[in-house]
Amino acid sequence: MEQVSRTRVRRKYHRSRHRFKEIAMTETPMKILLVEDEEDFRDSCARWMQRKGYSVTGVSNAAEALTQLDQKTFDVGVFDMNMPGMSGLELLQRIHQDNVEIEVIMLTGQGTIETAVSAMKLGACDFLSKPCSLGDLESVCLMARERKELRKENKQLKAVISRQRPAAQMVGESKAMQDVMRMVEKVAPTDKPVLIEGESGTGKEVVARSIQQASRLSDKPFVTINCAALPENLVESELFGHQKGAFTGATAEKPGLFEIADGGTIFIDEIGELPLALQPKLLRVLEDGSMRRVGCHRERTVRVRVIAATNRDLAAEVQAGNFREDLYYRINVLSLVLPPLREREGDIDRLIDHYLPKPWHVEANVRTVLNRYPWPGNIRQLINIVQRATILADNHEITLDDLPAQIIDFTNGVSHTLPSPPTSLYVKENSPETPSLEKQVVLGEPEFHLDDVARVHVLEVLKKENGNKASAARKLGIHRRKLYRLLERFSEDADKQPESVTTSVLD
Ligand SMILES: Nc1ncnc2c1ncn2[C@@H]1O[C@H](COP(=O)(O)OP(=O)(O)OP(=O)(O)O)[C@@H](O)[C@H]1O
Repeated sequence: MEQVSRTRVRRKYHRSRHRFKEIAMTETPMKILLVEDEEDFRDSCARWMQRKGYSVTGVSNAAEALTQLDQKTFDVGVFDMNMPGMSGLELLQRIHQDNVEIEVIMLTGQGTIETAVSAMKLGACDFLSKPCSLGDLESVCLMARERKELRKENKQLKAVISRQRPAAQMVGESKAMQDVMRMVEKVAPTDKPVLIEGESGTGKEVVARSIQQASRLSDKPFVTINCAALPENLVESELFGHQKGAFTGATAEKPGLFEIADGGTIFIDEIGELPLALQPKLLRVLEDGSMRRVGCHRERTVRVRVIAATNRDLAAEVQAGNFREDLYYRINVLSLVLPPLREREGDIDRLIDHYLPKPWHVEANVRTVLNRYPWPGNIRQLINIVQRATILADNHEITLDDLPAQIIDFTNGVSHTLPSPPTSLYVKENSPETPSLEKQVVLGEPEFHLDDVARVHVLEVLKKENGNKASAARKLGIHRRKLYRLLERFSEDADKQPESVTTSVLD
Protein backbone atom coordinates (compact mmCIF):
# COMPACT_ATOMS: atom_id res chain seq x y z
CA MET A 1 0.00 0.00 0.00
CA GLU A 2 2.77 2.35 1.03
CA GLN A 3 4.61 1.62 -2.19
CA VAL A 4 1.50 2.20 -4.29
CA SER A 5 0.82 5.47 -2.53
CA ARG A 6 4.31 6.83 -3.03
CA THR A 7 4.51 5.85 -6.68
CA ARG A 8 1.15 7.50 -7.30
CA VAL A 9 2.25 10.69 -5.60
CA ARG A 10 5.55 10.80 -7.47
CA ARG A 11 3.91 10.29 -10.82
CA LYS A 12 1.42 13.08 -10.19
CA TYR A 13 4.19 15.19 -8.75
CA HIS A 14 6.48 14.95 -11.73
CA ARG A 15 3.65 15.46 -14.19
CA SER A 16 2.52 18.66 -12.63
CA ARG A 17 5.53 19.96 -10.79
CA HIS A 18 6.18 22.72 -13.24
CA ARG A 19 2.59 23.90 -13.21
CA PHE A 20 2.41 23.86 -9.42
CA LYS A 21 5.58 25.86 -9.16
CA GLU A 22 4.02 28.46 -11.36
CA ILE A 23 0.90 28.58 -9.22
CA ALA A 24 2.95 28.75 -6.06
CA MET A 25 4.86 31.72 -7.39
CA THR A 26 2.04 33.72 -8.83
CA GLU A 27 -0.74 33.28 -6.27
CA THR A 28 -1.02 34.20 -2.62
CA PRO A 29 1.05 31.83 -0.47
CA MET A 30 -0.72 28.60 0.36
CA LYS A 31 -1.93 28.49 3.96
CA ILE A 32 -1.37 25.12 5.59
CA LEU A 33 -2.62 23.84 8.94
CA LEU A 34 -0.33 21.06 10.10
CA VAL A 35 -1.78 18.91 12.90
CA GLU A 36 0.90 16.52 14.08
CA ASP A 37 1.77 15.32 17.58
CA GLU A 38 5.35 14.28 16.69
CA GLU A 39 7.20 17.48 17.44
CA ASP A 40 10.34 16.74 15.39
CA PHE A 41 8.39 15.92 12.25
CA ARG A 42 6.06 18.87 12.76
CA ASP A 43 8.91 21.37 13.21
CA SER A 44 11.06 20.15 10.37
CA CYS A 45 8.06 19.98 8.08
CA ALA A 46 6.92 23.52 9.02
CA ARG A 47 10.43 24.95 8.56
CA TRP A 48 10.81 23.32 5.17
CA MET A 49 7.39 24.49 3.93
CA GLN A 50 8.03 28.03 5.22
CA ARG A 51 11.31 28.11 3.36
CA LYS A 52 9.35 27.23 0.23
CA GLY A 53 7.22 30.32 0.78
CA TYR A 54 4.11 28.74 2.27
CA SER A 55 2.40 29.92 5.42
CA VAL A 56 2.34 27.05 7.92
CA THR A 57 0.59 26.90 11.27
CA GLY A 58 1.70 23.83 13.26
CA VAL A 59 -0.34 22.46 16.16
CA SER A 60 0.01 19.26 18.15
CA ASN A 61 -3.60 18.16 18.58
CA ALA A 62 -7.12 18.33 17.19
CA ALA A 63 -8.44 20.72 19.86
CA GLU A 64 -5.82 23.32 18.95
CA ALA A 65 -6.56 22.73 15.30
CA LEU A 66 -10.25 23.50 15.86
CA THR A 67 -9.32 26.74 17.64
CA GLN A 68 -7.13 27.75 14.69
CA LEU A 69 -9.87 26.85 12.20
CA ASP A 70 -12.27 29.04 14.15
CA GLN A 71 -9.99 32.03 13.81
CA LYS A 72 -8.39 31.74 10.38
CA THR A 73 -8.96 30.27 6.97
CA PHE A 74 -6.59 27.68 5.55
CA ASP A 75 -6.23 26.22 2.11
CA VAL A 76 -4.95 22.83 3.15
CA GLY A 77 -4.95 20.81 6.38
CA VAL A 78 -2.40 18.08 6.91
CA PHE A 79 -3.75 15.86 9.70
CA ASP A 80 -1.96 13.05 11.39
CA MET A 81 -4.32 10.10 11.67
CA ASN A 82 -3.14 8.90 15.08
CA MET A 83 -3.08 11.54 17.75
CA PRO A 84 -3.87 11.39 21.43
CA GLY A 85 -7.39 12.61 22.19
CA MET A 86 -9.37 13.32 19.03
CA SER A 87 -7.91 11.37 16.07
CA GLY A 88 -7.22 12.86 12.67
CA LEU A 89 -10.26 11.01 11.30
CA GLU A 90 -12.52 12.48 14.00
CA LEU A 91 -11.13 15.93 13.32
CA LEU A 92 -11.88 15.45 9.63
CA GLN A 93 -15.42 14.38 10.49
CA ARG A 94 -15.88 17.42 12.68
CA ILE A 95 -14.77 19.96 10.10
CA HIS A 96 -16.92 18.23 7.53
CA GLN A 97 -19.96 18.71 9.79
CA ASP A 98 -19.05 22.34 10.36
CA ASN A 99 -18.71 22.94 6.61
CA VAL A 100 -15.21 24.31 6.97
CA GLU A 101 -13.74 25.03 3.56
CA ILE A 102 -10.40 23.28 3.59
CA GLU A 103 -8.82 20.43 1.68
CA VAL A 104 -7.46 17.73 3.97
CA ILE A 105 -4.54 15.38 3.51
CA MET A 106 -4.25 12.54 6.01
CA LEU A 107 -0.92 11.24 7.26
CA THR A 108 -1.20 7.59 8.17
CA GLY A 109 1.30 5.74 10.26
CA GLN A 110 0.40 2.22 9.18
CA GLY A 111 -0.54 2.87 5.59
CA THR A 112 -3.44 0.46 5.49
CA ILE A 113 -5.97 0.56 2.76
CA GLU A 114 -8.83 0.65 5.29
CA THR A 115 -7.75 3.81 7.05
CA ALA A 116 -7.02 5.55 3.77
CA VAL A 117 -10.40 4.56 2.36
CA SER A 118 -12.23 5.80 5.48
CA ALA A 119 -10.38 9.10 5.26
CA MET A 120 -11.29 9.55 1.60
CA LYS A 121 -14.92 8.65 2.35
CA LEU A 122 -15.00 11.34 4.97
CA GLY A 123 -13.88 13.90 2.43
CA ALA A 124 -10.07 13.87 2.61
CA CYS A 125 -8.64 14.70 -0.78
CA ASP A 126 -5.47 12.61 -0.42
CA PHE A 127 -3.33 10.65 2.02
CA LEU A 128 0.34 9.92 2.57
CA SER A 129 1.98 7.13 4.50
CA LYS A 130 4.59 8.12 7.03
CA PRO A 131 7.49 8.37 6.78
CA CYS A 132 7.10 10.47 3.66
CA SER A 133 9.43 12.84 1.87
CA LEU A 134 8.79 16.55 2.26
CA GLY A 135 8.82 16.85 -1.52
CA ASP A 136 5.89 14.41 -1.75
CA LEU A 137 4.06 16.29 0.97
CA GLU A 138 4.54 19.57 -0.88
CA SER A 139 3.27 18.00 -4.06
CA VAL A 140 0.03 16.69 -2.54
CA CYS A 141 -0.51 20.01 -0.74
CA LEU A 142 -0.25 21.85 -4.05
CA MET A 143 -2.70 19.48 -5.68
CA ALA A 144 -5.09 19.96 -2.78
CA ARG A 145 -4.83 23.70 -3.03
CA GLU A 146 -5.59 23.55 -6.75
CA ARG A 147 -8.65 21.45 -5.96
CA LYS A 148 -9.81 24.07 -3.48
CA GLU A 149 -9.40 26.82 -6.06
CA LEU A 150 -11.41 24.81 -8.58
CA ARG A 151 -14.18 24.21 -6.06
CA LYS A 152 -14.28 27.91 -5.32
CA GLU A 153 -14.42 28.79 -9.00
CA ASN A 154 -17.15 26.25 -9.54
CA LYS A 155 -19.20 27.74 -6.72
CA GLN A 156 -18.75 31.22 -8.13
CA LEU A 157 -19.82 30.14 -11.59
CA LYS A 158 -22.88 28.41 -10.18
CA ALA A 159 -23.73 31.57 -8.29
CA VAL A 160 -23.38 33.60 -11.46
CA ILE A 161 -25.55 31.17 -13.38
CA SER A 162 -28.31 31.07 -10.78
CA ARG A 163 -28.27 34.85 -10.42
CA GLN A 164 -28.82 35.06 -14.13
CA ARG A 165 -31.91 32.96 -13.91
CA PRO A 166 -34.75 34.95 -12.37
CA ALA A 167 -38.28 33.71 -12.96
CA ALA A 168 -39.36 34.90 -16.39
CA GLN A 169 -42.94 36.04 -16.23
CA MET A 170 -44.49 36.79 -19.57
CA VAL A 171 -47.40 39.15 -19.21
CA GLY A 172 -49.73 39.47 -22.18
CA GLU A 173 -53.10 38.22 -23.29
CA SER A 174 -53.26 39.89 -26.68
CA LYS A 175 -53.70 37.59 -29.65
CA ALA A 176 -50.15 38.45 -30.75
CA MET A 177 -48.70 37.38 -27.39
CA GLN A 178 -50.88 34.28 -27.19
CA ASP A 179 -49.38 33.23 -30.52
CA VAL A 180 -45.90 33.82 -29.12
CA MET A 181 -46.65 31.75 -26.03
CA ARG A 182 -47.93 28.89 -28.16
CA MET A 183 -44.72 29.03 -30.20
CA VAL A 184 -42.67 28.98 -27.01
CA GLU A 185 -44.40 25.76 -25.98
CA LYS A 186 -43.76 24.25 -29.38
CA VAL A 187 -40.08 25.11 -29.69
CA ALA A 188 -39.11 24.52 -26.06
CA PRO A 189 -38.99 20.70 -26.06
CA THR A 190 -36.63 20.41 -29.03
CA ASP A 191 -32.90 20.95 -28.68
CA LYS A 192 -32.75 22.97 -31.89
CA PRO A 193 -31.41 26.51 -32.08
CA VAL A 194 -34.00 29.26 -31.88
CA LEU A 195 -33.83 32.75 -33.34
CA ILE A 196 -35.93 35.42 -31.64
CA GLU A 197 -36.49 38.59 -33.61
CA GLY A 198 -38.10 41.77 -32.39
CA GLU A 199 -37.56 45.43 -31.67
CA SER A 200 -35.55 46.43 -28.65
CA GLY A 201 -37.42 45.98 -25.39
CA THR A 202 -40.07 43.62 -26.75
CA GLY A 203 -39.00 40.86 -24.38
CA LYS A 204 -36.63 38.69 -26.41
CA GLU A 205 -34.63 37.72 -23.34
CA VAL A 206 -37.80 37.01 -21.37
CA VAL A 207 -38.95 34.71 -24.17
CA ALA A 208 -35.53 33.01 -24.31
CA ARG A 209 -35.76 32.27 -20.58
CA SER A 210 -39.30 30.98 -20.98
CA ILE A 211 -38.14 28.61 -23.70
CA GLN A 212 -35.31 27.40 -21.48
CA GLN A 213 -37.59 26.95 -18.49
CA ALA A 214 -40.11 24.99 -20.52
CA SER A 215 -37.37 22.79 -21.99
CA ARG A 216 -35.86 19.61 -20.59
CA LEU A 217 -32.73 21.65 -19.84
CA SER A 218 -34.55 23.84 -17.31
CA ASP A 219 -32.38 22.70 -14.39
CA LYS A 220 -29.18 23.09 -16.40
CA PRO A 221 -27.14 26.29 -16.81
CA PHE A 222 -28.61 29.21 -18.70
CA VAL A 223 -25.95 31.74 -19.58
CA THR A 224 -26.35 34.91 -21.53
CA ILE A 225 -24.09 37.14 -23.56
CA ASN A 226 -24.93 40.39 -25.27
CA CYS A 227 -22.68 40.80 -28.30
CA ALA A 228 -23.40 44.54 -28.49
CA ALA A 229 -22.40 45.14 -24.90
CA LEU A 230 -18.83 43.89 -25.28
CA PRO A 231 -15.92 45.28 -27.25
CA GLU A 232 -15.33 43.12 -30.32
CA ASN A 233 -12.05 41.73 -29.08
CA LEU A 234 -13.63 40.43 -25.87
CA VAL A 235 -16.57 38.63 -27.44
CA GLU A 236 -14.41 35.72 -28.56
CA SER A 237 -12.80 35.10 -25.19
CA GLU A 238 -16.14 35.50 -23.40
CA LEU A 239 -17.79 32.96 -25.67
CA PHE A 240 -14.95 30.49 -26.04
CA GLY A 241 -12.58 31.22 -23.15
CA HIS A 242 -8.85 31.72 -23.36
CA GLN A 243 -5.54 30.21 -22.38
CA LYS A 244 -3.25 31.95 -19.99
CA GLY A 245 -1.08 34.37 -21.96
CA ALA A 246 -3.35 34.23 -25.04
CA PHE A 247 -3.34 38.04 -25.12
CA THR A 248 -2.21 40.93 -22.96
CA GLY A 249 -4.18 40.76 -19.76
CA ALA A 250 -4.94 37.03 -19.99
CA THR A 251 -3.15 36.32 -16.72
CA ALA A 252 -4.99 33.08 -16.05
CA GLU A 253 -6.85 30.59 -18.15
CA LYS A 254 -10.57 31.13 -18.32
CA PRO A 255 -13.40 28.94 -19.54
CA GLY A 256 -15.76 30.54 -22.03
CA LEU A 257 -19.52 30.76 -21.73
CA PHE A 258 -19.94 27.78 -24.04
CA GLU A 259 -18.03 25.64 -21.54
CA ILE A 260 -19.94 27.09 -18.61
CA ALA A 261 -23.22 26.42 -20.40
CA ASP A 262 -22.18 22.88 -21.34
CA GLY A 263 -25.23 20.65 -20.99
CA GLY A 264 -27.50 23.69 -20.86
CA THR A 265 -28.49 26.74 -22.87
CA ILE A 266 -26.69 29.84 -24.05
CA PHE A 267 -28.61 32.96 -24.98
CA ILE A 268 -26.73 35.10 -27.49
CA ASP A 269 -28.38 38.50 -27.51
CA GLU A 270 -27.85 40.89 -30.41
CA ILE A 271 -26.30 38.16 -32.52
CA GLY A 272 -26.34 40.57 -35.45
CA GLU A 273 -23.43 42.32 -33.73
CA LEU A 274 -21.24 39.22 -33.74
CA PRO A 275 -18.04 40.16 -35.56
CA LEU A 276 -17.84 38.57 -39.00
CA ALA A 277 -14.47 37.01 -38.17
CA LEU A 278 -16.01 35.11 -35.27
CA GLN A 279 -18.99 33.78 -37.11
CA PRO A 280 -17.26 30.62 -38.47
CA LYS A 281 -16.29 29.69 -34.91
CA LEU A 282 -19.90 29.94 -33.79
CA LEU A 283 -20.99 27.99 -36.84
CA ARG A 284 -18.63 25.15 -35.89
CA VAL A 285 -19.84 24.88 -32.35
CA LEU A 286 -23.41 24.85 -33.65
CA GLU A 287 -22.57 22.14 -36.16
CA ASP A 288 -20.72 19.62 -34.06
CA GLY A 289 -20.16 21.18 -30.65
CA SER A 290 -16.41 21.60 -31.18
CA MET A 291 -14.55 24.71 -30.12
CA ARG A 292 -11.16 25.95 -28.98
CA ARG A 293 -10.25 28.48 -26.35
CA VAL A 294 -8.42 31.55 -27.63
CA GLY A 295 -4.71 30.72 -27.78
CA CYS A 296 -5.25 27.01 -27.24
CA HIS A 297 -4.82 24.18 -29.73
CA ARG A 298 -6.79 21.64 -27.76
CA GLU A 299 -10.23 21.07 -29.17
CA ARG A 300 -13.11 20.73 -26.73
CA THR A 301 -16.58 19.45 -27.28
CA VAL A 302 -19.66 20.95 -25.70
CA ARG A 303 -23.38 20.29 -25.97
CA VAL A 304 -25.19 23.56 -25.70
CA ARG A 305 -28.56 24.68 -26.97
CA VAL A 306 -28.28 28.07 -28.61
CA ILE A 307 -31.03 30.68 -28.45
CA ALA A 308 -30.14 33.85 -30.32
CA ALA A 309 -31.89 37.18 -30.52
CA THR A 310 -31.67 40.17 -32.77
CA ASN A 311 -33.39 43.46 -33.29
CA ARG A 312 -31.84 43.79 -36.72
CA ASP A 313 -33.22 42.35 -39.90
CA LEU A 314 -30.75 39.46 -40.12
CA ALA A 315 -31.85 38.43 -43.59
CA ALA A 316 -30.99 41.95 -44.75
CA GLU A 317 -27.65 41.71 -42.92
CA VAL A 318 -26.94 38.53 -44.88
CA GLN A 319 -27.78 40.36 -48.10
CA ALA A 320 -25.49 43.21 -47.07
CA GLY A 321 -22.66 40.76 -46.41
CA ASN A 322 -22.52 41.50 -42.66
CA PHE A 323 -23.79 38.13 -41.56
CA ARG A 324 -22.83 34.71 -42.93
CA GLU A 325 -25.60 32.99 -44.77
CA ASP A 326 -24.66 29.51 -43.49
CA LEU A 327 -24.74 30.75 -39.89
CA TYR A 328 -28.05 32.47 -40.51
CA TYR A 329 -29.63 29.20 -41.67
CA ARG A 330 -28.04 27.31 -38.78
CA ILE A 331 -29.49 29.57 -36.08
CA ASN A 332 -32.75 30.18 -37.88
CA VAL A 333 -34.01 26.60 -37.59
CA LEU A 334 -36.90 27.74 -35.40
CA SER A 335 -37.78 31.37 -35.31
CA LEU A 336 -40.06 33.59 -33.32
CA VAL A 337 -40.94 37.16 -34.10
CA LEU A 338 -42.02 39.28 -31.15
CA PRO A 339 -44.64 41.88 -31.91
CA PRO A 340 -43.92 45.45 -30.85
CA LEU A 341 -45.91 46.63 -27.84
CA ARG A 342 -48.12 48.92 -29.95
CA GLU A 343 -49.46 45.83 -31.70
CA ARG A 344 -50.41 44.00 -28.51
CA GLU A 345 -53.94 45.07 -27.94
CA GLY A 346 -54.89 45.22 -24.28
CA ASP A 347 -51.41 44.33 -23.03
CA ILE A 348 -50.41 47.89 -22.13
CA ASP A 349 -52.95 47.96 -19.30
CA ARG A 350 -51.92 44.50 -18.14
CA LEU A 351 -48.28 45.50 -18.10
CA ILE A 352 -49.03 48.73 -16.24
CA ASP A 353 -50.87 46.73 -13.57
CA HIS A 354 -48.07 44.18 -13.46
CA TYR A 355 -45.33 46.74 -12.96
CA LEU A 356 -47.24 49.15 -10.75
CA PRO A 357 -46.48 48.49 -7.11
CA LYS A 358 -49.39 48.21 -4.68
CA PRO A 359 -51.24 50.37 -3.64
CA TRP A 360 -50.67 52.63 -6.65
CA HIS A 361 -53.45 53.66 -9.06
CA VAL A 362 -53.41 55.13 -12.53
CA GLU A 363 -56.01 57.66 -13.59
CA ALA A 364 -58.18 56.60 -16.50
CA ASN A 365 -56.97 59.43 -18.75
CA VAL A 366 -53.37 58.34 -18.11
CA ARG A 367 -54.25 54.87 -19.35
CA THR A 368 -55.80 56.40 -22.47
CA VAL A 369 -52.63 58.37 -23.16
CA LEU A 370 -50.39 55.38 -22.54
CA ASN A 371 -52.50 53.20 -24.78
CA ARG A 372 -52.17 55.68 -27.64
CA TYR A 373 -48.44 56.13 -27.41
CA PRO A 374 -46.51 53.98 -29.96
CA TRP A 375 -43.77 52.86 -27.50
CA PRO A 376 -40.63 52.86 -29.64
CA GLY A 377 -38.75 51.38 -26.67
CA ASN A 378 -41.50 48.83 -26.09
CA ILE A 379 -41.96 47.17 -22.70
CA ARG A 380 -38.66 48.43 -21.35
CA GLN A 381 -39.77 52.00 -22.03
CA LEU A 382 -43.18 51.38 -20.50
CA ILE A 383 -41.56 50.02 -17.33
CA ASN A 384 -39.33 53.11 -17.14
CA ILE A 385 -42.30 55.42 -17.51
CA VAL A 386 -44.28 53.59 -14.82
CA GLN A 387 -41.32 53.62 -12.45
CA ARG A 388 -40.59 57.27 -13.15
CA ALA A 389 -44.23 58.16 -12.49
CA THR A 390 -44.25 56.42 -9.12
CA ILE A 391 -41.28 58.55 -8.12
CA LEU A 392 -42.90 61.80 -9.23
CA ALA A 393 -46.52 61.21 -8.22
CA ASP A 394 -48.14 61.93 -4.87
CA ASN A 395 -50.70 59.99 -2.93
CA HIS A 396 -50.15 56.77 -4.85
CA GLU A 397 -52.10 58.18 -7.78
CA ILE A 398 -50.50 58.63 -11.20
CA THR A 399 -51.87 61.58 -13.13
CA LEU A 400 -51.01 63.11 -16.51
CA ASP A 401 -48.58 65.45 -14.74
CA ASP A 402 -46.42 62.49 -13.88
CA LEU A 403 -45.86 61.47 -17.49
CA PRO A 404 -42.94 62.79 -19.57
CA ALA A 405 -43.71 65.64 -21.94
CA GLN A 406 -43.00 63.60 -25.06
CA ILE A 407 -45.82 61.20 -24.24
CA ILE A 408 -48.36 63.91 -23.39
CA ASP A 409 -47.44 65.98 -26.45
CA PHE A 410 -47.73 62.99 -28.68
CA THR A 411 -51.24 62.27 -27.53
CA ASN A 412 -52.24 65.94 -27.41
CA GLY A 413 -51.64 66.08 -31.10
CA VAL A 414 -53.90 63.16 -31.77
CA SER A 415 -56.46 63.05 -28.98
CA HIS A 416 -59.31 64.93 -30.59
CA THR A 417 -58.59 64.26 -34.24
CA LEU A 418 -57.12 60.77 -34.47
CA PRO A 419 -58.30 57.72 -32.60
CA SER A 420 -55.01 55.89 -33.24
CA PRO A 421 -51.34 56.90 -33.64
CA PRO A 422 -50.69 59.65 -36.20
CA THR A 423 -49.82 58.79 -39.75
CA SER A 424 -46.48 60.53 -39.95
CA LEU A 425 -43.86 62.15 -37.80
CA TYR A 426 -40.69 63.89 -38.73
CA VAL A 427 -38.17 66.24 -37.19
CA LYS A 428 -37.80 69.76 -38.41
CA GLU A 429 -34.62 71.78 -38.50
CA ASN A 430 -33.62 72.96 -35.07
CA SER A 431 -33.54 76.76 -35.01
CA PRO A 432 -33.53 79.23 -32.11
CA GLU A 433 -37.23 79.84 -32.70
CA THR A 434 -38.24 76.24 -32.79
CA PRO A 435 -39.46 74.75 -29.53
CA SER A 436 -38.00 71.64 -27.93
CA LEU A 437 -37.45 68.60 -30.11
CA GLU A 438 -40.49 66.79 -28.86
CA LYS A 439 -42.63 69.76 -29.95
CA GLN A 440 -41.14 69.58 -33.43
CA VAL A 441 -42.94 66.37 -34.15
CA VAL A 442 -45.25 67.25 -36.98
CA LEU A 443 -48.37 65.20 -37.24
CA GLY A 444 -50.78 64.32 -39.94
CA GLU A 445 -48.50 63.38 -42.84
CA PRO A 446 -49.52 60.47 -45.06
CA GLU A 447 -47.20 57.83 -43.49
CA PHE A 448 -46.26 56.84 -39.96
CA HIS A 449 -42.52 56.09 -39.40
CA LEU A 450 -41.61 54.57 -36.09
CA ASP A 451 -37.97 55.46 -36.72
CA ASP A 452 -38.90 59.10 -36.55
CA VAL A 453 -40.58 58.65 -33.18
CA ALA A 454 -37.48 56.83 -31.94
CA ARG A 455 -35.24 59.58 -33.31
CA VAL A 456 -37.22 62.33 -31.60
CA HIS A 457 -37.15 60.46 -28.33
CA VAL A 458 -33.46 59.58 -28.49
CA LEU A 459 -32.39 63.09 -29.48
CA GLU A 460 -34.56 64.62 -26.82
CA VAL A 461 -33.01 62.48 -24.13
CA LEU A 462 -29.54 63.24 -25.47
CA LYS A 463 -30.31 66.92 -25.38
CA LYS A 464 -31.62 66.71 -21.84
CA GLU A 465 -28.40 64.99 -20.85
CA ASN A 466 -26.44 67.87 -22.39
CA GLY A 467 -25.08 65.65 -25.12
CA ASN A 468 -23.59 63.17 -22.66
CA LYS A 469 -24.01 59.91 -24.56
CA ALA A 470 -23.22 57.61 -21.67
CA SER A 471 -25.90 59.05 -19.46
CA ALA A 472 -28.36 59.37 -22.37
CA ALA A 473 -27.85 55.65 -23.10
CA ARG A 474 -28.49 54.89 -19.42
CA LYS A 475 -31.66 56.97 -19.45
CA LEU A 476 -32.84 55.24 -22.62
CA GLY A 477 -32.09 51.84 -21.17
CA ILE A 478 -29.85 50.90 -24.10
CA HIS A 479 -26.17 50.20 -24.38
CA ARG A 480 -23.83 53.01 -25.34
CA ARG A 481 -22.79 51.23 -28.51
CA LYS A 482 -26.39 50.95 -29.53
CA LEU A 483 -26.83 54.68 -29.02
CA TYR A 484 -23.83 55.37 -31.22
CA ARG A 485 -25.29 53.18 -33.92
CA LEU A 486 -28.65 54.91 -33.69
CA LEU A 487 -27.01 58.31 -33.94
CA GLU A 488 -25.03 57.14 -36.91
CA ARG A 489 -28.21 55.91 -38.57
CA PHE A 490 -30.07 59.12 -37.79
CA SER A 491 -27.21 61.07 -39.23
CA GLU A 492 -27.27 58.98 -42.44
CA ASP A 493 -31.05 59.44 -42.65
CA ALA A 494 -30.65 63.15 -42.09
CA ASP A 495 -28.21 63.30 -45.02
CA LYS A 496 -30.90 61.78 -47.20
CA GLN A 497 -33.59 64.27 -46.02
CA PRO A 498 -34.32 67.59 -47.69
CA GLU A 499 -32.20 70.30 -46.13
CA SER A 500 -35.05 71.70 -44.06
CA VAL A 501 -35.49 68.37 -42.27
CA THR A 502 -32.14 67.98 -40.48
CA THR A 503 -31.32 67.63 -36.84
CA SER A 504 -28.66 69.88 -35.49
CA VAL A 505 -28.22 67.79 -32.35
CA LEU A 506 -26.37 65.27 -34.45
CA ASP A 507 -23.66 67.70 -35.47
N1 LIG B 1 -44.13 39.74 -21.74
C1 LIG B 1 -43.54 40.44 -20.78
N2 LIG B 1 -44.14 40.57 -19.58
C2 LIG B 1 -43.58 41.28 -18.60
N3 LIG B 1 -42.41 41.92 -18.71
C3 LIG B 1 -41.76 41.82 -19.87
C4 LIG B 1 -42.29 41.08 -20.95
N4 LIG B 1 -41.43 41.15 -21.98
C5 LIG B 1 -40.41 41.91 -21.56
N5 LIG B 1 -40.60 42.32 -20.29
C6 LIG B 1 -39.69 43.19 -19.52
O1 LIG B 1 -39.27 44.23 -20.42
C7 LIG B 1 -37.88 44.52 -20.25
C8 LIG B 1 -37.16 44.29 -21.56
O2 LIG B 1 -37.23 42.92 -21.87
P1 LIG B 1 -36.04 42.16 -22.60
O3 LIG B 1 -34.71 42.58 -22.03
O4 LIG B 1 -36.36 40.70 -22.62
O5 LIG B 1 -36.18 42.80 -24.05
P2 LIG B 1 -35.25 42.57 -25.31
O6 LIG B 1 -36.14 42.47 -26.49
O7 LIG B 1 -34.33 41.41 -25.07
O8 LIG B 1 -34.45 43.94 -25.36
P3 LIG B 1 -33.04 44.26 -26.13
O9 LIG B 1 -33.27 43.98 -27.59
O10 LIG B 1 -32.83 45.71 -25.88
O11 LIG B 1 -32.00 43.38 -25.51
C9 LIG B 1 -37.40 43.62 -19.13
O12 LIG B 1 -37.45 44.33 -17.93
C10 LIG B 1 -38.43 42.49 -19.11
O13 LIG B 1 -38.55 41.92 -17.81
